[in-house]
Amino acid sequence: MGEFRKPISINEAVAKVMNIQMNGKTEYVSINDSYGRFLSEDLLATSDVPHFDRAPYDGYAVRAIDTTEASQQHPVEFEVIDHIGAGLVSDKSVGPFQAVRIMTGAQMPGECDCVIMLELTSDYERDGKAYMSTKRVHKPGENVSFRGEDAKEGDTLVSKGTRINPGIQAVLATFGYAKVPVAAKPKVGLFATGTELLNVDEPLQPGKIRNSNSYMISGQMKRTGAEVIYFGTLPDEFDTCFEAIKEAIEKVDMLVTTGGVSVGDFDFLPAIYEKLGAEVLFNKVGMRPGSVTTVAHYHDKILFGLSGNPSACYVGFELFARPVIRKMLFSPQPHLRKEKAILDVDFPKANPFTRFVRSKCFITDGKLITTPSGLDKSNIVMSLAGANSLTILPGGTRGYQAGDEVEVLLLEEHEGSQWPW
Ligand SMILES: Nc1nc2c(c(=O)[nH]1)N[C@H]1C(S)=C(S)[C@@H](COP(=O)(O)OP(=O)(O)OC[C@H]3O[C@@H](n4cnc5c(N)ncnc54)[C@H](O)[C@@H]3O)O[C@H]1N2
Ligand code: MOO
Ligand SMILES: [Mg+2]
Repeated sequence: MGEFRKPISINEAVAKVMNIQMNGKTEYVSINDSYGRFLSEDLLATSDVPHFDRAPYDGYAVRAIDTTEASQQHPVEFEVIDHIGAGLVSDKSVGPFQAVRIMTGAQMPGECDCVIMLELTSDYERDGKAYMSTKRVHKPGENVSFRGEDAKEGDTLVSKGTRINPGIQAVLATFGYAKVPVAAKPKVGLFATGTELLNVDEPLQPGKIRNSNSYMISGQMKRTGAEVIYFGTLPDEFDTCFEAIKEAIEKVDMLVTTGGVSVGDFDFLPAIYEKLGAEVLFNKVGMRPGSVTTVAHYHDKILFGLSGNPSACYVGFELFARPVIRKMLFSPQPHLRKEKAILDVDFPKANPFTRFVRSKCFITDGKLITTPSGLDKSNIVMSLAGANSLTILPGGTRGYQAGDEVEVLLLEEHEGSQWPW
């Protein structure tokens, strides 16, 4: 009789992987290269922003008190004593019934407490002097963008572990972060195993297939935020695989392999883990696809033995490798984001194991709807192309009907979840 593997629950499997201590490191990158990276420290405001009171409109800076008597019948006149644009500071002292013509972004003269928009004034010259008048009463503070109204020095602006988006890049620049403290990308090694594997540029041959997992997993690693160190393909030969894997481990934080992990005669990963002396955390999980996913702990590294079947490989990566990578990127929510959705079609297949159906989620009338993105078999590649989510169908039921509320894991969402299990 062949080997029997006892499946553990998904919850337990994820916990075992996440319990392994894997620490992130900080590195500094130029703000230009910070997009898509993860902050390794809370970002603090290095000054008030704006750091001076400024005009939010093109107009005239005056003392609001001087407009008290203004009305439609009795405009109040101001002598215009200076004219400044953004970047300039007036050195004039503004007295009663005097004004500075000021453009958006320019610093408010110290004595002024409001800006009257150009559209609400009349301007003219008399005896070689510039004047303007207003027919309205203006309040102190009207049309002033005050120092610190955007952020106060010392405020926490963005928290550690946040993925840097264009808005955060604007914040970084505003506060002078030319170099940004980000999490170093975890180095994740990758081998695809299988004597049947052809390179992408090779013509098809009898019994052989093109290696698609390497490209898929590389993309998943990059989407997660890792640095991919691709070591190539390996034939199903024990010694070749053992030596290559042993050597590669030293160069990475974790190592992903695809294929050779089940109970077949040429599935050598289990024996390789044994010979290495790695501690196997589990070799069977109560899920479909990806039930054969095997994870081992070796020194301070994690070895992810993902299935060779493309869909199983994909799901195994997202459930187990993704959160470890995100943890090393300081994310407080390292798992895939989980949401509730309405199932669009019947899914009558019964299964003892929880199923992760490659799905397309979309929003209709404000509701999240999910529908399978293709055939639900673990050797299928096509369903992956259209998948933006995995629909979770817990096992032990007689199947699901259209209209049922289910949970989905969103693949393209960077926010993540804390602990979705
Ligand atoms: N007797 C049993 N047989 C199998 C079991 C089982 O429990 N008992 N589990 C099945 C399940 S479930 C899966 S999933 C697969 C897992 O197999 P392996 O992880 O050992 O992967 P391989 O056998 O190497 O390959 C499986 C399949 O995937 C193709 N493959 C492999 N690498 C790639 C690649 N880089 N790109 C594209 N496709 C790849 C390979 O040609 C095979 O068709 O085991 C079942 N069997
Ligand atoms: O690991 Mo397999 O993918 O469960 O079908
Ligand atoms: Mg196999």
